[in-house]
Parts: sequence; C-alpha cells; structure tokens
Amino acid sequence: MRDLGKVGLLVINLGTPDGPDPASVRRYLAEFLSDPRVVEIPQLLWQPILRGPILLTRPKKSAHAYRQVWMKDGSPLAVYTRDTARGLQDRLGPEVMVDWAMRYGNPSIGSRLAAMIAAGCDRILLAPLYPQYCAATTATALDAAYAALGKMRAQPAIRTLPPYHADPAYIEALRASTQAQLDALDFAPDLLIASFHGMPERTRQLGDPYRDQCVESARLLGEALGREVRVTFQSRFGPAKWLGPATDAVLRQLPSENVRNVAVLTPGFSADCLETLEEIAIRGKEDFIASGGNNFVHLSCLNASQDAMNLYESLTRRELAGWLER
Ligand SMILES: C=CC1=C(C)c2cc3[nH]c(cc4nc(cc5[nH]c(cc1n2)c(C)c5CCC(=O)O)C(CCC(=O)O)=C4C)c(C)c3C=C
Ligand SMILES: [Fe+2]
Ligand SMILES: [Fe+2]
Repeated sequence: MRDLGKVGLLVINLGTPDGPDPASVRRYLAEFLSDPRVVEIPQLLWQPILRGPILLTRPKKSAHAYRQVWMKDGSPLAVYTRDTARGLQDRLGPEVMVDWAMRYGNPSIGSRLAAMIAAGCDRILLAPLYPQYCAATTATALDAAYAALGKMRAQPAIRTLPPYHADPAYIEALRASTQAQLDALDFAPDLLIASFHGMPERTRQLGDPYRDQCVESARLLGEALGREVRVTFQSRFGPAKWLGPATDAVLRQLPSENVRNVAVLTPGFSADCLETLEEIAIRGKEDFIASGGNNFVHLSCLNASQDAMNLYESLTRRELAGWLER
C-alpha cells in the first residue's frame, strides 16, 4: 500500500543539455525550440526552419560555448538547481520532500513528479524558479507538470509558486548578494546593469507581464541599494523585434559615454548558466573592453547561496502554509 500524506516541493528550472557536445545540445534545442510556448510560429512553418538551418548549425556553436562553462559535476544550471533543492531540503526539514526537475532535458518534470508520488507525496508545491512571469518560462513549466498529472488516475493536490519579482524577500536577497559582491571588488563600478533574458516584443502586446516585472525588480533593487540600476535585455534569438535595450549594444556604447567601469548582474536567472557565464561574463566582458572599457565584472546569480536559501525558504513556507505542522 502507498504511504499517504507527505508534502513535496518540486523546484523547476529551464533545462540544459546532458553534455557539452553537439549531439546532446541538438537534442536539447530540438525539444526546447519545438515548444509552442517558446516559439509562437505555426509548427508547419517553424519545424522546417528549426530542423533545417537552426539544428544544422547552432548545436556545434552552442556546444563550444557550453564547453567553456561546464563544471566538474555537469552543466552549471543543473548543478546550481540541484544544490538549491538540497539546500532547501536542509532548511525545510524531513516534513517536506524536496526534489528538482527541468522543463527540457533531464531530470524531466514528469519523471520527478512520478517519483515524488511513488514516495508518498499527496500534496505538491510546484516552484518554477523564475522571479518574473512569462508564458515561455513559468507557464510552460506548469503546462508540463499538468500534462504529466493529466495521465494519472489518482492525482496529488497541487499548488504553484507565484512570480516573486517584487517580493521583499527577493529584493533583499538581491540587495545582500549584490552589495557583498560589490564590496569585494577592487574597483568601483560607475554603473550597475541588470541584464534580463530578452523576449520577443510581441509577447508584451499579447499580455506577458514579463517586461514590466523586470523593470519593477530593477527599480526596487535600485531603491534598496540607493543607486541606479539600468535595465537591459540579452540573448536575442531570431529576426523578430525583441525587448530592448540590448545588453550587448549598451556594453559597446557605454565607454563612449565615459562609463568605463561596470558591474552586470543577471537577476532574472535564479542560477548561473550559459546565458550568464558565457554570454555576459565572457563575451559581454570582451565587447566592453574592446570598446574602450576598463573594468567589467559579472556578479553571480543567487544560485544556492545563503541569500538564495533565505529567499526560497520564505517563499515556499508561505505557499506551504496549512500543509505543514509548523
Ligand atoms: C530566465 C528567463 C528566460 C527567458 C524569458 C527565456 C526566453 C527564451 N529563450 C530562448 C532561446 C534560448 N535560450 C537559451 C538558453 C537559456 N534560456 C534561459 C532562460 C530564459 N529563456 C536559460 C536559463 C538558458 C540557459 C540554459 C543552459 O543550459 O545554461 C538557448 C540555448 C542556448 C543557445 O543555444 O543559445 C536558446 C536557444 C527563446 C527563443 C526565448 C523566448 C521566446
Ligand atoms: Fe532562453
Ligand atoms: Fe544566449
């Protein structure tokens, strides 16, 4: 008989290839970029483009980028997400079973939900670790969970973590982490840049609150730090118009405006990954220095730091209220 009555917490992140080789990256990109929540072009038109030029060229280029940031234990996104789940398990104790899953690639959301249910969880909090909501991240992670639940006869009760872009605990975690990293620098940045992952401009008109939530997070962080935090958007993909200003263009422009020392933080990413460690910390730095900049630093994401644990413990305890004894 199943042991009924445990509470589960599933930490969810975007997903990453199993290895930094072109075949693994191709598998990952094929799944990721076939998600109609991510590329909102009719599949009949999109699949030939994806299966043709994109999957023939991008895996090799991206694998090269992944190799530059790959860690001993695997992809940074997976390592930090796993460590976040382990840290949260310590904070929440044996009353909650904490696990982690990825929307694309491994471990899949369906497989970890099945494991939690097999272990006796009848109440599960799904926690996509995206502070700012958009359909291409939060919604699709929850879609995948609901799709797996849709195949079950006996479902657990489900709660979902709302976006936390303006939550005082998020702003405080960012403030503490940013201030500690700035205090450890051997230069004083003229400007702080908050670089968020971009989205097609069209998604804003369609109703995604993502851009406004990014701007609000940066405004609140600036207020907490008592200095300007300038918002930019990175990682443009495809020919459509994306949210701006673009991080790479701003970094190339700043030295000509006499801003020669910058710190870039990436507060929309819960964990460091290809987009922060390669695109910003390596290529962003190269662009800025080649354009006449003097000092550049990328500040780490919250990852599985104590600031992160303070944040996630506070958010998840709130959402688990009524399910926990204490
Ligand atoms: C944090 C929020 C993210 C949003 C919003 C987002 C939208 C989005 N991304 C792509 C295309 C790609 N993103 C890629 C990597 C990637 N994206 C995010 C997060 C968001 N994406 C993360 C955390 C990562 C890193 C994964 C890792 O393994 O480290 C990639 C793959 C890498 C590459 O080949 O460049 C693509 C492609 C689109 C099209 C999109 C919105 C429509
Ligand atoms: Fe992305
Ligand atoms: Fe990128």
